Amino acid sequence: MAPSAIKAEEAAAAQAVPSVTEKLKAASIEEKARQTFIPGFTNYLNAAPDEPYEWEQFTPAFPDVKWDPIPDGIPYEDKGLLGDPTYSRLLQGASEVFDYTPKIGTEIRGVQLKDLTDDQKNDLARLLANRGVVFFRDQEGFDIDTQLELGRYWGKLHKHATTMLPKNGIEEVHVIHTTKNSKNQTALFTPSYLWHSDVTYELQPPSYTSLAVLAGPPRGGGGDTIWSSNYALYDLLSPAMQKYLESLTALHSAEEQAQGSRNAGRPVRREPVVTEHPLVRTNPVTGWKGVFFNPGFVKGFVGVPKLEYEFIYKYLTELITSSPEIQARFTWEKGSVAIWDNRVTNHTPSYGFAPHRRHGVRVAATAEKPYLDPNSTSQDQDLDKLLGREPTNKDGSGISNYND
Ligand SMILES: O=C(O)CCC(=O)C(=O)O
Ligand SMILES: [Fe+2]
Repeated sequence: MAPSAIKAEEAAAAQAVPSVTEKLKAASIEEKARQTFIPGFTNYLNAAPDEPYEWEQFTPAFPDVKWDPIPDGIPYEDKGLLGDPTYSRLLQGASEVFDYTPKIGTEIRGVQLKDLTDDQKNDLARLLANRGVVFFRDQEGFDIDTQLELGRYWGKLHKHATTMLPKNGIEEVHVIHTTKNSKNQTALFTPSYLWHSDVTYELQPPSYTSLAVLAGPPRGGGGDTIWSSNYALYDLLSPAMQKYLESLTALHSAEEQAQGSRNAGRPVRREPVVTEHPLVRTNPVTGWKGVFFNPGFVKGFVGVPKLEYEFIYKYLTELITSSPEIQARFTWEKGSVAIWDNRVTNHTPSYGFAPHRRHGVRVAATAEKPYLDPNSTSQDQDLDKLLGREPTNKDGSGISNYND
């Protein structure tokens, strides 16, 4: 074939098969979203409007029911104390295990949560207490019964007084659900305000808490969840500040959340409570101190003047929300499950994924009443020993040259 004929043939072929870049350039925004869509993840763009939604039974309901106050002294034995220090039973079948950062977050591949033995659940609890949050992918058959059973193994399941329940009436399930019709959350709250630990106003706030996302935005469409470590938060503070915060008691209030429900015309199933908890608490499994603070529910420190409280509130909030080294960020895929120890972490969704549907179900196990053991250690103290490091220098000079 003459060279000119080859060129013509190449040109024709190139025209017949547009490159991926050309295809994306030509595509509408919706088409682009479809092309990057995660197979199997149901969202607004790939579900026909009149098609029945596969998770309809888990969409929100607000039954007007009344529950008694949660009694004090619910028995709790932390299963993490039965866990193997090397998590050997949990990890024996794993294909891959990796940390997100030295301080928080571990992902386990190749383990199916639905098949865990009690020994493996104990190891997982221990790992959660240590790493704050653990991520699983490609879960098969992790249905709501399995999720409830796993939570129940760790502790009495929590029932949320105000947020959404699923239509199928399972009261121990907390629903997260946002659609194209949902109010713009970022317009309602400044993003840092959405950082929280769950229901810390309870007398015995939850420890091990799982979230499975049923439907979500396409890849690149937003909606990641971010966790921040309260152990690492404690270790960011100077020794004098640590001592001071250890002397304080925080007020955690459900009042604002309840008022939000009333304002929206929704029922409040249990009367809101305000509870005092130590501002620094010990985790019974690791023995580490963490700052038990979250911007969502903490409303004051006992005996501390308002202005002083507000400065500390702002300082802790800034550390939680804007210290990348104490955070782990998770991008959801179909079959992803995240489980966290709610005693030692804060978390926040990231918004901006409209118009996609984002839908998940959470199950939380009630834990012990928060306490501070003054002899407990910190994560850094243990890591220093383990890694043979010099203790972190906190001489307070405040001088840094790392500005470039
Ligand atoms: O939507 C998210 O990413 C987090 C939701 C949440 O705060 C929770 O499930 O406790
Ligand atoms: Fe939450």
